Amino acid sequence: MGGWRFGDPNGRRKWFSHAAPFGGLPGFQLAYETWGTLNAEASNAVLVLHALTGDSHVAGGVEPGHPTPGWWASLVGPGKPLDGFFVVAPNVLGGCQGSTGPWQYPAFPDIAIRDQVAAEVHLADFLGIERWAAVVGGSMGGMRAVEWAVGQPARVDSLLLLATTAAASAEQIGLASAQVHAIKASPAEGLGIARRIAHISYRSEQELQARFGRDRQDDGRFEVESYLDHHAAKLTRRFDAASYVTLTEAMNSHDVGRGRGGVKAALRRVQARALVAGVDSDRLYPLAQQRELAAGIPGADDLRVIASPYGHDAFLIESEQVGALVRELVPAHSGSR
Ligand SMILES: CC(=O)SCCNC(=O)CCNC(=O)[C@H](O)C(C)(C)COP(=O)(O)OP(=O)(O)OC[C@H]1O[C@@H](n2cnc3c(N)ncnc32)[C@H](O)[C@@H]1OP(=O)(O)O
Ligand SMILES: N[C@@H](CCO)C(=O)O
Repeated sequence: MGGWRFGDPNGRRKWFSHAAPFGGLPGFQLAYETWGTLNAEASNAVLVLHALTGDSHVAGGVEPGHPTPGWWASLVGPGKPLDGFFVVAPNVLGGCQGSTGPWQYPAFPDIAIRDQVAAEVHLADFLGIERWAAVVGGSMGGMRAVEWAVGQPARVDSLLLLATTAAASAEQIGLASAQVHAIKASPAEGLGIARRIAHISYRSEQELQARFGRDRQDDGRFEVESYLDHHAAKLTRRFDAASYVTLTEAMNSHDVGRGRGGVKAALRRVQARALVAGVDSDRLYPLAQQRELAAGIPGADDLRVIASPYGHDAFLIESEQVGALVRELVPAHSGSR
């Protein structure tokens, strides 16, 4: 099956199809990419879960003919922290980079993070992976990672949660709902406006001040305004507005404790060894949220703090610090070599 109009830029997507009804859908497909080889015991599989506007393309630039750089290329490839593992990265259900989403069904049902994970459970079954050596995710990917560990505790051996939360906070929901309103008010302009609002929250006040200050460009725009215009235009070229709404609303509904006696009781279900890390300058997913995760997961080490001026986006940018966490979580695997 093919992807959507953004295509398959690297020509390496695979598709898993689930033909039975699923949560208001007649069925679904998930696009995914893999790296490495699953060993005979199926004990070296790592699930990498992308954030809001990410996709299945974790690694790039390591194979000829693949033009798009991967968003976590520092983790996958020879000599990198996940070398020797079988890495699986699906595009999220509801997304627009090959998986079933509102681009395909205009009357797409509301979905929650739990539905997205339920779809990924079907993918794991299809791939013959009973247990993940590790599940790794940041931001929205971290929401799915913690949902995996709570909902499928026997299937997750280790867990890396980055810049994420057990439940969306009032401020996160508030910022996100303003973005959804912008898109609904103006489908043509709204995605760019949403990205501008979101991108401010992804960076730190100090970084924006140091980079742009009050400077203006020759065209009269503030430098920071031009920077946000650039990110708005870039996202509008590569993302679908309806998917953005679907995924944002899924994040807003995220509460790992819902129907499970609250967050603390839910986190106690986790059997995985866990590392939880946040970014010291993250104003969108503040450290208190990761502290709650680290304190509540029985097998979690002390909270790790990524030192960075870049705010929330540091989990995508600070590759050395993130790589060190991954190496600590899953020491080199020799099973597939
Ligand atoms: C390639 C893909 O498709 S990846 C798809 C999946 N992507 C993801 O999962 C992550 C989504 N991406 C992101 O979240 C962000 O882009 C990040 C975190 C990767 C960006 O991080 P950084 O490297 O810090 O980039 P930064 O925010 O500084 O932006 C740099 C861009 O702003 C532009 N820029 C900087 N200042 C200005 C300005 N004053 N006016 C206009 N543009 C500006 C730069 O030219 C650069 O442009 P480019 O990205 O087109 O090359
Ligand atoms: N920059 C990230 C932020 C969300 O965590 C993205 O676009 O997915």
